[in-house]
Amino acid sequence: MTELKIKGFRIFPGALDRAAQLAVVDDVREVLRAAPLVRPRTRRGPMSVRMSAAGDFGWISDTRGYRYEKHHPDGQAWPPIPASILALWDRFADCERAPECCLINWYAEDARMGLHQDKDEQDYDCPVLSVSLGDDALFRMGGEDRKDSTKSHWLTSGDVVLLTGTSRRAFHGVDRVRPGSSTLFSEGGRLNLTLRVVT
Ligand SMILES: O=C(O)CCC(=O)C(=O)O
Ligand SMILES: [Fe+2]
Repeated sequence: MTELKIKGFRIFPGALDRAAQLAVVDDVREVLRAAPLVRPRTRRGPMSVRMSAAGDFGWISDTRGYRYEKHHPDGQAWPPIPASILALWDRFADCERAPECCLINWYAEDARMGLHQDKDEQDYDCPVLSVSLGDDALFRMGGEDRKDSTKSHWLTSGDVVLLTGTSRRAFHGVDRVRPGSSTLFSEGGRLNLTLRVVT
């Protein structure tokens, strides 16, 4: 476990072995059969990451803005969070409440995520737990102010990241993925799961 400079930001390198990664991927595929990935739109245009979710809430963005919703854009309730993923929360999050959202981010080779804060949740005392699967990603971590200096970390398949404490409100993003760096998906790409308490 690596405790980095920004308080509460932890990386657990290789937290999931290959078998555990494959089990989670199987469960995510099942979720995606019921709740297909969509490309969120923002007022500035489509995002490069495609998204879906499991749990009581999913985070969506469209031309009306971004928010948590109880339903997939197709109108159906989000599928439940699979047990294999809930188990990761129990193992790493150190939080009494259960996660209400598992956001599913799919990064094709040219996808990225701009610097942002996770701030649509009501209780910042609950952490954000993130699981990286597939191709490596260059994860940039800053501070509570957008102008604070940042430090980048390569996240590899099976890594778990925890944002707690000060880091819970810190700016972060994904600058790029490294295509072909993992064999987890035959088609390549990166899957990122983030677990959050929303209410
Ligand atoms: O893909 C990642 O590693 C980070 C995702 C993220 O920051 C988010 O979904 O809010
Ligand atoms: Fe985020």
